[in-house]
Amino acid sequence: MPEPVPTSADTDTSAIEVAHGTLAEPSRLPHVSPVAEVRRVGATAFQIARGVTEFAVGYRPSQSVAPRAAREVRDVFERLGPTYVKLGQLIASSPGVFTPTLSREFETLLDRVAPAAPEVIDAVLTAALGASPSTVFADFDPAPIASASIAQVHTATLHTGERVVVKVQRPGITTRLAADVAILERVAQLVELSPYGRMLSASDVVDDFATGLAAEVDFRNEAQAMDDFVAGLAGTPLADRVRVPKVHHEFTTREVLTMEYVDALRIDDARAIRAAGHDGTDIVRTLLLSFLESAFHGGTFHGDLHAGNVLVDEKGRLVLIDFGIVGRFDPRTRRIMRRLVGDLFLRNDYEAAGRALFTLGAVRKPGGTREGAKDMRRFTAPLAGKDLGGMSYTALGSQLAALAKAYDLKLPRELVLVGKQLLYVEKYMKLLAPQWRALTDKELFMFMKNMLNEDTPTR
Ligand SMILES: Nc1ncnc2c1ncn2[C@@H]1O[C@H](COP(=O)(O)OP(=O)(O)OP(=O)(O)O)[C@@H](O)[C@H]1O
Repeated sequence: MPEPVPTSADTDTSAIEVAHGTLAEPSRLPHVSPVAEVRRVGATAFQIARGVTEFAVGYRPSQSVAPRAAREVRDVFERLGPTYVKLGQLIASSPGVFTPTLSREFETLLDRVAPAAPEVIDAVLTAALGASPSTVFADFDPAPIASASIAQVHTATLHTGERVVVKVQRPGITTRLAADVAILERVAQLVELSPYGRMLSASDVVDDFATGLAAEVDFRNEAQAMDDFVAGLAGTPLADRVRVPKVHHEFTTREVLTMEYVDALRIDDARAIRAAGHDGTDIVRTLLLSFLESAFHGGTFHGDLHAGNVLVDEKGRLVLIDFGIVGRFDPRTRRIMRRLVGDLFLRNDYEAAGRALFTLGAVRKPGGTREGAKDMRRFTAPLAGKDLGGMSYTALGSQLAALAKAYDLKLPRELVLVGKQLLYVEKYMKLLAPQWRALTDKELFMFMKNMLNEDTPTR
């Protein structure tokens, strides 16, 4: 969450703001009749549905109308506020589903609003922690270091002298999100009237999205995810190379998350990282290994590795923050996933890989096993002999989308999340370790081998 920059969402006085009225001062908003409100919400919903569907069905970026229309759709999302901004970001990070024009435009969606008044934050903290921040903390800075739509982040000092950050939710945010999600469900039904809407499983997307949001607004989930992630890496050589701020559970509730303050550089600040004398390859290798380890062994992995959440501390250790979005694989799925990776990349057994995908419940329209294996081979062929740094995960994403269409694949949310994180890793690899030959990297090779050897296929 970067520095607060006022956006249209701050000043917008749309019917939605009036309806839920939790982010803006109600006294500053004009009165809007319920009928006008319903009409406006309906019209906006229709606009979103039409815009997104049109893009999904095939405006090509070369068509001159596409960039302008994409901008308009993005503006609508930004004006509508936090739920839609989050949804837009989800669209932006779903390679292959939407056109590059729309995805690129949505990448610029801003999730920043002016901070809430200090009295408001004081009241939330007092209600959550049972005493005012001036009592609970030795020192609490009322000026936030970051401010987004769901929460804002403050620094404080505990009575023990430890410096901490305190993430505080905006009051009423849960109600507002719930109301927005109810509208989105209607929009999804509208979108599904078209075959393309059905292909995108609009209702499922909204369901998954709503479940994710609900989990995100209970900070106890985030605290638990941080602990689970750390527990997953414990005992591996990565434990000392990856740092997650320590949670202070005694000052953590549904609305407040208190954790160790970490002073670190963003992973995309290549110049500063180099100037500090850190080894870019080491950092990217650690990120990739810890991601694979946490997803395929530990079971809880970070699901939002954007550059604001991946940092490098003064000792060159990787620091991960913001566990609001995580993925979890149960032990059975982890086993199948490890097998799938081995089938695809080590054994080149595409029929087995197809069966693994089927076991995962991803294939809704299975064809012959032979045909499937051929398609799978076509999918992985471009990877043969390439190093990870030279691969384009974006191209992979588009190919995967084509396969998904042919076999009516419904990739489990967790798998889609894995794909998105690999896109981030690709970005940092190109930035910090462009020369890295990942496939001949000894540590990565040993890691893969150990990971896949552990459960030699029983077939
Ligand atoms: N433990 C920490 N130590 C130092 N700074 C932190 C810490 N946690 C968060 N911050 C700062 O606060 C910002 C926002 O935190 P975080 O990403 O957890 O919030 P968020 O509301 O989930 O934001 P977003 O999802 O938009 O990234 C971070 O980008 C970072 O600058």
